Amino acid sequence: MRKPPVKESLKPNSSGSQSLKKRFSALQNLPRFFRLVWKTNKTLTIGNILFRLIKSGLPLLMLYVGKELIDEVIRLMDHRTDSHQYLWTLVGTELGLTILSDLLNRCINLFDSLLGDLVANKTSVDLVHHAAKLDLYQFENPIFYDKLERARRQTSGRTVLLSQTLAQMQDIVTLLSLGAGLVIFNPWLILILIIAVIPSFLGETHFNERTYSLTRSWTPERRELDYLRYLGSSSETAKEVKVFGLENYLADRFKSLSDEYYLANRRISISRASWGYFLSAIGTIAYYGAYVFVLVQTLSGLITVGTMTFLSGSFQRMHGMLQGIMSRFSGIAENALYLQDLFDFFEIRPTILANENGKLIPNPVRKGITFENVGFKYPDTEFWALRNLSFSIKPGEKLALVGENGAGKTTLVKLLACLYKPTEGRILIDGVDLLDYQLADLRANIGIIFQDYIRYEMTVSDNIAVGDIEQQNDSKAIENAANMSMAFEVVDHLPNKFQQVLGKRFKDGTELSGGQWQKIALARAYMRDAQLIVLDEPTSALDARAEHEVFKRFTSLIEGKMAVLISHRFSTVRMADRILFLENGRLIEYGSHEQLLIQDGKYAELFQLQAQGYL
Ligand SMILES: Nc1ncnc2c1ncn2[C@@H]1O[C@H](COP(=O)(O)OP(=O)(O)OP(=O)(O)O)[C@@H](O)[C@H]1O
Repeated sequence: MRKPPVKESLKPNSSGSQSLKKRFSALQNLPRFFRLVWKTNKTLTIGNILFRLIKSGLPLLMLYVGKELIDEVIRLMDHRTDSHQYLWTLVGTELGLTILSDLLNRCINLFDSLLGDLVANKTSVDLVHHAAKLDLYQFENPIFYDKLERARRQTSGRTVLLSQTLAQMQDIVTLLSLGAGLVIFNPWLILILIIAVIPSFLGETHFNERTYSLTRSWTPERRELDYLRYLGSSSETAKEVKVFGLENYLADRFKSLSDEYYLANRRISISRASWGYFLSAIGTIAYYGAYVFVLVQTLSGLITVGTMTFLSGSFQRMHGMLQGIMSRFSGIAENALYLQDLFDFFEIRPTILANENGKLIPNPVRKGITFENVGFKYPDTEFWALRNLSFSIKPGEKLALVGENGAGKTTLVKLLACLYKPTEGRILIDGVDLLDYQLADLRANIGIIFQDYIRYEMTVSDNIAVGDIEQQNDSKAIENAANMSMAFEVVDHLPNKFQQVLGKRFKDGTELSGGQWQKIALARAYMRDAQLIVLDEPTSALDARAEHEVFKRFTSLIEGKMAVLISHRFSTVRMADRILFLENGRLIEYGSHEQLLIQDGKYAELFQLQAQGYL
């Protein structure tokens, strides 16, 4: 049974003022947010602010015209002979203002949504770029993953914050203009107004804070819920879920976790609804108190009926507006708190830097690659995945890495690709540390096909082009690569050839067999003119004939280049010039196939074992 997470928000809030402070400090994120909005589209931003400014002056104008209208009607009723011109001018003005107000509303909504979409898109693109710069180990860390998840959720939610903040500014300008009119009559009315809305504002603030900490503290569980939803309802998992009959297990696990979240949320929602009702009732009572006061003044003849409608109208609007401003303030502060998660994610820095001013990889590499007493521990582990590794790969040499599961073969490749830094020792290319080269140039000189390569549910052409995305429109290069990896014969049977969409996620997609996918993935290695090619179990899903053919072609391709092959099949391994046998991260045997057989050590033992299997 899983332990429920620590739910901050379910504890009584220890300090209201602290939460208020946190709320105000979250507003510091707004200038940065608006810089982002400004950078996204200047015209839409200026247009939006301009429309809102014009719109903010309209309520006062309309109330004033209304007041004049009523006073004029009453005056005309008393003096029937007078001209009606002023009356009709007022009616015309009111009509014009109403039409203008509708037009402005439409424009504001349109600009809000266009700008919001652009901001969300830009944030998503920035997120992808930033994530690509980060270290691989950061993706393997659950705390990082939670941050990424929260940041990802933020990208679309920003539209709301944008319109909320702009509407807030607009309402504050309207409020000030209405307030100016009210002050001329009676400043006390303003004071009553403010006192009336403060209780509900404090209530909103308190509950928003609790909702935020609940949502935040539940990030790992929400991630788990998303994962369970994916397991239970995706095409990739459907096969296994069916044959193992996992649907009830997954549904029950989802239900128990989501019920816990629902209960925690329900508690806050119920308190919020009851307190919200009580606190806003206070505001309503104060509002009616002020209304009665204005009525009494009118009845005693101190103000005209037009002024009464003006005052009660502006008081009513200000009351609604102040309440709106205060509760929106809570919403803005809450969203600004969430925004912090997005900015926090952008603050995460990689430890392996792009090193843009670093050296370029020599072309051709002359001395080769040297491992100098390399050791590596994965972050947050005490265990040496690799230790005391010293060997070299000469130009033109084919090296095979052999060892049982977990021996450290893939880890060694990850170090070569600079996905991790060695914990001790150095890796050198022509005598220069790998970390001193430009990262992009290093990666451009290495072609790696990992054993858990990605099956892109895109066209065959795209699947091959990812090997060197710069050449995505070079159909000759793509066809050539397909030829080398034997993917051509797979493509030949597909209805749309290279334009065939693979996988079942999208319309007209075709699923391939494991070996067919592998042939397509292998073609990626042939796309780039890399000096080092690494194939991590590249032929595990191929049949024996295809495997033999793939290696024949591979050998001709890598003439003069360095290659590292990882394989559990000794028929493949023996084609290498030299073989490294790893055990528990240590290099225990080293030499050609024949030399290692003569040594009669671990390699020879495993080789015999496999050979017997084939008898
Ligand atoms: N991201 C990771 N974080 C922590 N430990 C890891 C990580 N990846 C691998 N390991 C550990 O490092 C060791 C070496 O793993 P590696 O994947 O390099 O083995 P391998 O020789 O490629 O195995 P296989 O033949 O099964 O592919 C294993 O003990 C594994 O549990």
